[in-house]
Amino acid sequence: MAAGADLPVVDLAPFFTEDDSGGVTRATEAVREACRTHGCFRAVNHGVPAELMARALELSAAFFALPDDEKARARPAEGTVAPLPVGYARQPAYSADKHEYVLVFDPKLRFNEYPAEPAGFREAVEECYAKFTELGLLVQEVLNECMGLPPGFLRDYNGDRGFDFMSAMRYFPATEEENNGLSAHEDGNCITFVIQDGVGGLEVLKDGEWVPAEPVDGSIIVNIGDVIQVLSNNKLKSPTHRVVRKQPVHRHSFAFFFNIHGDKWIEPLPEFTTKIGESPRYRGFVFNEYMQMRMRAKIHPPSRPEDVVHNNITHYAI
Ligand SMILES: O=C(O)CCC(=O)C(=O)O
Ligand SMILES: [Fe+2]
Repeated sequence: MAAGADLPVVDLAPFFTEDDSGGVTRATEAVREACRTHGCFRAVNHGVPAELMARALELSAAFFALPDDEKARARPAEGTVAPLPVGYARQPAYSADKHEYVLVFDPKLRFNEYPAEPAGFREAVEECYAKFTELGLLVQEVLNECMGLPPGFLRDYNGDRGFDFMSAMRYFPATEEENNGLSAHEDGNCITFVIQDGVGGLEVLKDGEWVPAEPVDGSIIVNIGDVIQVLSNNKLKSPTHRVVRKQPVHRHSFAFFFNIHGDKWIEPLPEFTTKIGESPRYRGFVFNEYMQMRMRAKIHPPSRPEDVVHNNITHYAI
């Protein structure tokens, strides 16, 4: 790991003030550069109150500290209509991923199943969800500008918030034998936001080195997902990242996935192909097909390493 390396920091404050004087242009340029070089950045002054994020992490820690049978009650009856099972779940013992989580969709959709305890958890989750949605819409506008797309293109193309979801996670302490928390992967969606407690462990691959995304109170790690990578024909990249577990503590984090509707057709946009005389690097696909493929790989992890690579976006690479 490169000594002292950290993720690029982008101050989003200019997007929240009327009095600009070039700040918006500079912040947009900083996002463009970060998404080109790292595929991610640390956002500060992003509009999500630090107090809210700290409270959500603390309350999730209180929930995960409950006995297993109480946690298991935060699980809906069979036959969920949500795109993914909501509520509490734990990665199966055979999985290389070592965490448990509570998954929620947009509270307005009424799919969610919340734990009864601790008091205030549901409210904190719902407040965070609303704030992350606002931030997702803002970062999407910024990416639209970074990508040189017609004004409002991404907003119209990705106007349905029904597939966004958020996961509150607790990673188990590392053992003597191994410390994998979440295996190296790229996010399949559009934009991800991660907040974490003080334990740390999130790492981003940059030029073959794992760069730790150190915990910094109040900041949010913003990741570009595969959809943006494909639309931009690799101009913006979806970074490989992983979570390493520590000893002897649990680690808590939230990830918010600003997604796209499952029926959407995803392919490199003309701005990055025909209009500039470049060949598309991906064939088109329906987003749901990609999500299903990733889900199958998670539930039934491939036994041969050569199959693993085809469960990510390289499956569609030309
Ligand atoms: O827990 C984290 O820090 C990251 C989670 C993540 O990368 C994911 O859920 O895709
Ligand atoms: Fe991820």
